[in-house]
Amino acid sequence: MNGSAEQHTGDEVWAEPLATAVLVLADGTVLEGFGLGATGQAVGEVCFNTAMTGYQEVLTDPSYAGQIITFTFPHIGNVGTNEDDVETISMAGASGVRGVVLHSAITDPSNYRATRHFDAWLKARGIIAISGIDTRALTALIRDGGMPNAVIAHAPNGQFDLPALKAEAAAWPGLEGMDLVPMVTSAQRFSWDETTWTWPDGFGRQTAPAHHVVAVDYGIKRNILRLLARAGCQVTVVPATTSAEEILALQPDGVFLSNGPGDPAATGAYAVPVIREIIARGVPTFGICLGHQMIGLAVGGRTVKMHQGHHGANHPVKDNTTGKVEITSMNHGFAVDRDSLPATATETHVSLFDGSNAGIALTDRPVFSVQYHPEASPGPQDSHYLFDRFVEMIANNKRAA
Ligand SMILES: NC(=O)CC[C@H](N)C(=O)O
Repeated sequence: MNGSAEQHTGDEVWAEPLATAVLVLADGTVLEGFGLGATGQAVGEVCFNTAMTGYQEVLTDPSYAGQIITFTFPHIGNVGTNEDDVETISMAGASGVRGVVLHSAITDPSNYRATRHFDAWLKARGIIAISGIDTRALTALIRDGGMPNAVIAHAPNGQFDLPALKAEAAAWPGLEGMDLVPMVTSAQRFSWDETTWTWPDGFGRQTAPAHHVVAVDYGIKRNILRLLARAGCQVTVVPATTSAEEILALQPDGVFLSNGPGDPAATGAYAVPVIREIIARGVPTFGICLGHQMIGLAVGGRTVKMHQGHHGANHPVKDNTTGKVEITSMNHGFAVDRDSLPATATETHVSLFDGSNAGIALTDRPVFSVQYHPEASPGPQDSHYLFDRFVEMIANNKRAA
């Protein structure tokens, strides 16, 4: 086959495309790629996320503060971005995500809901990204060695001070012991009545709430608030440092403890005494992710840093009370150590990936919590039932009073 194919002598000099971004790991490994989003540099812990969709929700989830996310799915950004899929409370609010690592270049947006190209969206939110990375190899490295600390840097002129970037990545202390909640919690109290999205009407409103729930915001996501409203609650969101007295003065029928970033043990320094008091008063309490971990701490348990954590939308979790396995959305790098739990805490859920704890319920108080983000679980058996269970717990408690 000669045809019109170009003839190569083998002596040509091929121009290397200019690397405009780097990911520098704490061990000195340098991965070169193409810069996207904001320019500059940021330091964080690299975790991999296995979700195939929902990148916009992932990147606006405040639980990811302090982390650089590498997506295992190669095509990220291809459906664009919109105004409806933001999870931070403030629409323009920073989630604290430090960077994004992509395999493929971003294509033009293909979804009818898209209002903005993903690259422009990243830039507007100040998030640094790099593409052209062998994300499969990076994921394998994380599976072998755990989640590394790293610096992500984007410079359009391709100039990087690699020794300085290596030193910065190596010097970063890591997420253990870090309280990042002050970065993402709401500054003031507000109420919430928006419910979940349905076609063709969009988001609804809760106009006839049956119960009043106080949600403590450690980095809460909009869709969790929508699910509380949908289940029949009037929701008052309060900042993370709100005292037990202030919460109780709002006369809640139930208290919700949100997801959030960082080390639960560090945040627990001020949050756990409040949670302990709420639980002791017998107020029905439901926690998700960071909220779950801090309920574990409040009853005397311990939390541990995980090797690679769970980040994605395909995590199997077994409900020990029914034997059913749910495919859940997870995002955590710490876990409750089941062996540290008191006899009054029953392990209700367990991860089928690594056997780590994924849920507890107290036997002597109306309290339960889960390690997963239920709103993304698909199908008719979706996890809205957790919010229905919370509301049922509240109703039972009212009847008993
Ligand atoms: N999703 C969350 O709330 C995360 C909880 C905690 N920051 C962790 O990494 O385990």
